[in-house]
Amino acid sequence: MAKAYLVIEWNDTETDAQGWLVVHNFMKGYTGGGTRMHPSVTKEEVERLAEAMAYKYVASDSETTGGCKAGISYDYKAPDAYAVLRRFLIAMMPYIDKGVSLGSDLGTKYEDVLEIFNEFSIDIPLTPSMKQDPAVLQGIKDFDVLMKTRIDGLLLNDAVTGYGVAFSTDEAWKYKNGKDGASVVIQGFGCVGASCALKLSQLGYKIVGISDANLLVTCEEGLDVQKLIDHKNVYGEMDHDYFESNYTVRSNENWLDVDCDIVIPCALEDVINQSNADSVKSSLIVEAANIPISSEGDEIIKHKGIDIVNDFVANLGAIRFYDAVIFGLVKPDPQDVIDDIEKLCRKNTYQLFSQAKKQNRYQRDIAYEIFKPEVSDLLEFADPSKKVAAQ
Ligand SMILES: NC(=O)c1ccc[n+]([C@@H]2O[C@H](COP(=O)([O-])OP(=O)(O)OC[C@H]3O[C@@H](n4cnc5c(N)ncnc54)[C@H](O)[C@@H]3O)[C@@H](O)[C@H]2O)c1
Repeated sequence: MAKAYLVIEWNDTETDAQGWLVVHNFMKGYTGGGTRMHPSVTKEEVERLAEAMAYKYVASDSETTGGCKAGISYDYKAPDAYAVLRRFLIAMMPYIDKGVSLGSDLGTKYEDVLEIFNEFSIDIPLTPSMKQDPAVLQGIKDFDVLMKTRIDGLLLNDAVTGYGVAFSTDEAWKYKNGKDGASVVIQGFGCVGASCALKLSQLGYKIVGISDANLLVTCEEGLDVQKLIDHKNVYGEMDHDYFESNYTVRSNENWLDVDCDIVIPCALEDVINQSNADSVKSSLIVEAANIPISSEGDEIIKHKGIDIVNDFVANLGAIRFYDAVIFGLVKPDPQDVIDDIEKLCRKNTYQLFSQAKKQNRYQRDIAYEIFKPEVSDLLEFADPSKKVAAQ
């Protein structure tokens, strides 16, 4: 892992929560990434996630944004979770106000992040020069409108990442000449897992297993994804009362034991690791979650010859949505946003798989070469008249 440009630690004054803001790199003074809240968050994890964001912006063809991440080690379901998030974001406000664009991530809601920004009259964090740019200001207005729109019944912002993952999956599966109606197991049924499952079922895939924080539900003939979405709660937990009689419920730890062609982790990091990587039965893993395979687990997956679409190639939908609308790369229309993400996810996935085949190498190793970010400092923003000679 390369060293991050900036690491800031926060200690809450009212609880034992700790948090970190890690900026892996800036691009023209701007950087973007989500804010995660989970009891297992560590500084090292936030550093790894920030680096993945930097790669993801390169994979998104971004010319405006570097990668950062924030993480708070705290229970996202605690009654004071919002208050903890608020104190953390307020502590980070001097950076946010200058162009550290934090959004939401696992365990936080984008509406909550925006509500806290609004207390400081910040709509979307921007650099000082972006704040003067009428095209960017129009892009923000368009983004605000699009955030309230829906596609297939889902809020557009909740669909963009999962749909992109589904398009990457489809591209990779077709590249592998996989059979029609392939079976898929998904871990996690939040924004990403649910929308990915929906789009894949629309594309003709059979979702045979889904796990959430409480359970694993399976069905060889395929689960009714729409019905599961209609009855899930805000934490992405499915409602047992609406399961069909031919569904089987097991412990969520058994998710890798289900026979399937494709596995898609859409929840936490390092969930495929030394202890369970050997039991992966599929020939393709698509990483919807960030860093869902530990480095030890990855060695096993690589050795088994399983193909992967790695995280920053598959799950860039949300950041492409943001970049493309705010910086005017796409018409502000929900279907145009999805089409743009589909094009990018398919292009990058095809590039990854064709290069891997040509060079007879593992997809992840290739991805880290193709999408390598540059880390530059912020000296270009200093006042040139105050040049300080090296001592
Ligand atoms: N939301 C986005 O646009 C986006 C973009 C890129 C990457 N990601 C990554 O995707 C992942 C999921 O994000 P999200 O926004 O869908 O989160 P979310 O909070 O909406 O949903 C998380 C899901 O994971 C489930 N879960 C938690 N612990 C679990 C366990 N032990 N076993 C099985 N399931 C478990 C929860 O029940 C829930 O269904 C995260 O790694 C996040 O960083 C999200």
